[in-house]
Amino acid sequence: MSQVDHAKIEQAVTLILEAIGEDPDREGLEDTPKRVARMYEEVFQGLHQDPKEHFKTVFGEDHEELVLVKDIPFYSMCEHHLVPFFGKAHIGYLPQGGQVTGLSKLARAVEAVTKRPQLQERITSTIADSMVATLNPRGVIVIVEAEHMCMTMRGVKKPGSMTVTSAVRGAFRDDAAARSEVMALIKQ
Ligand SMILES: Nc1nc2c(ncn2[C@@H]2O[C@H](COP(=O)(O)OP(=O)(O)OP(=O)(O)O)[C@@H](O)[C@H]2O)c(=O)[nH]1
Ligand SMILES: [Zn+2]
Repeated sequence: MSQVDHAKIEQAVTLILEAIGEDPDREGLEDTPKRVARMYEEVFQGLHQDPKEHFKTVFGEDHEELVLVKDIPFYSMCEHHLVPFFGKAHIGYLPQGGQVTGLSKLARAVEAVTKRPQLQERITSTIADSMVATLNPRGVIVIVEAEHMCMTMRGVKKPGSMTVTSAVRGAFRDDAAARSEVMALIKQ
């Protein structure tokens, strides 16, 4: 069963088209409400996922040094304007207790968190807090860099400006050298 109300989205899109002075019945727009409903189902599918679930896949391994998955691409939707913002997430953590999670699970958590109406800050802290809650790592650092379409195609119109956010938990908070190591690896 579909997780979004397609009929409601279709009605809303038809109303928006009428409201901007378009003819929703003209040939090119005929199927647009249906397409938008299918697109919203896809781009908001993270609303029905819990990022923490992904970190429950663990493997016994005595690796307690850095694990970093960088340059994870993502597309999200700004919750203020419902236009895209997109960029890359970098996630580093220090495992402890003899368990690591699957590498792809970091990227799956990014999908779960970004495929919703979002704020960049909340994406960043939710990923970090989900890892802390499920994996109990010694430290986590999440860095997200993104371009916001609401700042480029409209409003203040500053294409190329990048927003960078970080969330730091556990050992990375007090260890500037460990943070620098991650930053250097991300820049490489
Ligand atoms: N903190 C934060 N702000 C965001 C994010 N995405 C968009 N915004 C901002 O949300 C704010 C909304 O401001 P408002 O004044 O309510 O709306 P607006 O009149 O459309 O604002 P302008 O974009 O300045 O034209 C803007 O400053 C956006 O840049 C985000 O991920 N995090
Ligand atoms: Zn916006």
